[in-house]
Amino acid sequence: MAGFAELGLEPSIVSVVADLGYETPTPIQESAIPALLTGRDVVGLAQTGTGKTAAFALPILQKIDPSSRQTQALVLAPTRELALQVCEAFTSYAASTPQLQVLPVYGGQSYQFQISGLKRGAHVVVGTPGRIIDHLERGTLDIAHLDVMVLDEADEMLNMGFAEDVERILADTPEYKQVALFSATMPPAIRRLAKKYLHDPIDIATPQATQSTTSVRQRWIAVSHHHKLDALTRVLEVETGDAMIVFVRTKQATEELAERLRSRGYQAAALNGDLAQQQRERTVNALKTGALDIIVATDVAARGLDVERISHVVNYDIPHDSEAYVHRIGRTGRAGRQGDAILFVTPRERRMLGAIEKVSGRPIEEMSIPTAEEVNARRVDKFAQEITSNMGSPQFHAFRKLVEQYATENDVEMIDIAAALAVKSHDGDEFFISGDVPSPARREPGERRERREPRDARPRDGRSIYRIAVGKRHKITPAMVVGALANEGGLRRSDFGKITIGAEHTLVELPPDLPDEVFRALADTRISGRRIDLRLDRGRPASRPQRKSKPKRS
Ligand SMILES: Nc1ncnc2c1ncn2[C@@H]1O[C@H](COP(=O)(O)OP(=O)(O)OP(=O)(O)O)[C@@H](O)[C@H]1O
Ligand SMILES: [Mg+2]
Repeated sequence: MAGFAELGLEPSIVSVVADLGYETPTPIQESAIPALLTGRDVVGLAQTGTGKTAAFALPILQKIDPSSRQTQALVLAPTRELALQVCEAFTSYAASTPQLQVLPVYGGQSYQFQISGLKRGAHVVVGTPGRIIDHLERGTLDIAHLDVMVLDEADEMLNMGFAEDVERILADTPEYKQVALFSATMPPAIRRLAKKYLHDPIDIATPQATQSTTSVRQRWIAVSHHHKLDALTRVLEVETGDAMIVFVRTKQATEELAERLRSRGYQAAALNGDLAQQQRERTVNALKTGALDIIVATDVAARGLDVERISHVVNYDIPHDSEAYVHRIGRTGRAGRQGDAILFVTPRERRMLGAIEKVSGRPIEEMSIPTAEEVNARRVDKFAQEITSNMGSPQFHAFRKLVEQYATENDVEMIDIAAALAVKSHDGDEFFISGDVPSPARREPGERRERREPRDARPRDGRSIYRIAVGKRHKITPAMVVGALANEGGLRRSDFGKITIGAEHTLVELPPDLPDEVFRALADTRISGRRIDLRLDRGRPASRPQRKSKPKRS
């Protein structure tokens, strides 16, 4: 296998990566580094956690002229956390060239700080599309002399509706620059973008590139919507690992679930796009340092995030599409380490499992919700470990004397004292649990029909009409609307009234009494990869029907 030096990298860079502990280049690095060094445009596809960042960062760093103050490289990333992380990676790879300036530019951070950084001269700018555009419009960022532009997680930027923003940024760059796109997944839309903006690109796809990573053990659990929390707490009790990321569908669900986990004694916090940026960064840092063990996140954390401690990914809510699944579980099992992914599947999501398995490219084993017996056995193990580890405590001998004294004075056996202390150390909580979480019954053929009848009987009048916008130039069909919404909100086909597809938006008749939870889930729907804008057009409002029309720019 070739070393980094054989790829054409300079000795100073080779020694930096050696210091970071990189022994051999990963397959994507082996192919993309020489291609980028020769100036070619690149579409790079490789599994999650296989070092795509260094694959573009190292050749870029080598080509930068630190004596010029121009911005020579621009990297776009879909989320703020990722922009920051990629920026940190660049900085660590640039250790041998301290005069080289790398600047993160993303929303939620003060403009002043960014502007003074840009004024001083940033050779590499790493940012999210929204904030980069703001700086272009204010005239505080000049990319007219750019040599290279990278779109990290290119497909996600299109999914998030950033296509126009990306094109707007590209329009400000010189014609003869190098462009590279990287991701672990490349749906067809990205091919079109590549065709339009890349000159004769080299397509690099490492073997099994778009599949889920080989180093993650994948399992799924059949669980009813009702029992997800119980199932999760049992999983938390029996799995051994370090840190965990739990993916849920909505921002509100991140808060609710994190709170529930905290009340059960776990160090858990929510991560979603509505939180203040400082809070978001604190949360990711706390996970890195071990101050937190569980992050409950929306898909804002699905892409790119590289936290070594994450040993488990739980898909508490099934992802929107198979690509999201591949990226979510890729938060563990990185850089050759092993990881575990567990997917919760409710009965009506069963058919999505097959689709996910197909794209993921690997079998997902079924596991059952841990039984009371399994949980109790783990508790007994942990109890034994606690005893052993506390025997090494510096206070052990002092307490031992006290216990001895108590035993003589009160004439009780040591074992009774030990048991009494164990009760105290568990706060008097019930140590053993009983009963099992019921697994959902698989739907019997006739059952669905019967349950449907009362709903079907409801009069059709009094429905509400919802307006859906999926972005112009995006063709949708009634079947796509029903498919996506039925899936997302758990609606039945019979819930849908008339569907009128228009040029600007689509009107859908739905029951007037959509519960809050269903509405929120619907509002998070994607139709063929694009987030929709859902709002009430006419009729009795479901609660909180208004929603911002565009995903928040970062
Ligand atoms: N050649 C190498 N040897 C060892 N470790 C490496 C090497 N290259 C990168 N790494 C480490 O591997 C981890 C994952 O790298 P990176 O975040 O670039 O993956 P990625 O391919 O971009 O994944 P994702 O698709 O999830 O964004 C990082 O912690 C990085 O430091
Ligand atoms: Mg990455």
